[in-house]
Amino acid sequence: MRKIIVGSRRSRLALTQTNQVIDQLKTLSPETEFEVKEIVTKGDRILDVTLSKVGGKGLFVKEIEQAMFDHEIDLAVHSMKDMPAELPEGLVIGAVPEREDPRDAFISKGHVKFHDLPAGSIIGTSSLRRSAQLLAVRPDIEIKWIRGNIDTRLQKLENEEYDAIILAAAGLARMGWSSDIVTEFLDEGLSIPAVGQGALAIECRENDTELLNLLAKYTCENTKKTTTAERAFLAAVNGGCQVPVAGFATAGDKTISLTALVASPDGKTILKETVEGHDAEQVGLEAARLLKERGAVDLIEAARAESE
Ligand SMILES: NCc1[nH]cc(CCC(=O)O)c1CC(=O)O
Repeated sequence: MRKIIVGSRRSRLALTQTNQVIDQLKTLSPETEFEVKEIVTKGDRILDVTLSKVGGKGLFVKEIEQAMFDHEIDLAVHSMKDMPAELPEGLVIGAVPEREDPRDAFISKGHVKFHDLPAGSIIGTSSLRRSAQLLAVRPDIEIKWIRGNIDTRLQKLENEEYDAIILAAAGLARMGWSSDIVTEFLDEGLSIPAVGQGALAIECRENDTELLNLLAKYTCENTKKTTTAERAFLAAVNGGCQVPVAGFATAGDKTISLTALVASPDGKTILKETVEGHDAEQVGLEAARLLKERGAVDLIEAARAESE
């Protein structure tokens, strides 16, 4: 097996998860050598505006994909939730490893629980999905945009006027931080996670058979099923990170259950459906169909227009 060049963003989280994946691939294929190549993406360079305004879809992914087409790198480890619903021609998700904790984590000054926050408290998030769901139950709180890597955001909670921030539990867990700093994990009733949250996508060239054979052994079938359902839903509603869309699936031996949500950014309208079925793709499409019947497309397009 040739040496595999692995592209990674330069953030601590990206490098940490890339190296964790490389370690696991090495145990599956001890004879294979890996080398990490750092790539600075547009999403990492532009930090002063909200994600939705920078142009959302694939912000963190595009430049890494170009490096793959150019054969500068062979493989990349992405957070599944940063992946656009559809991949460019010629690239595939070669493996989906076992999912980390999919939940959102609530981190507040003084460890005040979400429901105990005083009116007017300021929560930092740059996600329309998170802000819509939190405003739906607490219209008396204030949302303030926050950007930066997770370490930057934790620093901003300390040093700026935020009372709390929301981060993905998975990122914190991969950094080895969660147990001491998280005030509470938000359950599905409060915040349905982003499509793919907590999962990773290992991307490579479609015709790289040698690498694909190695990666095949690394896929977690359960995670693959659940993220397939979530991503089928996301693609069918034409969702992305500029719009308040959420989707989280679980899978048993035979059935997959997906809860999907589309909301207005102010949280005043929340459309939610749970669909169960045997086929991941179908479950995602059915959830999208039900939500579209209830006006999801208009909600999504309105949110998109507002953010552009
Ligand atoms: N929005 C950016 C992003 N993309 C992936 C993660 C880490 C968690 C994951 O793998 O889902 C984060 C940070 C966050 O939302 O707190």
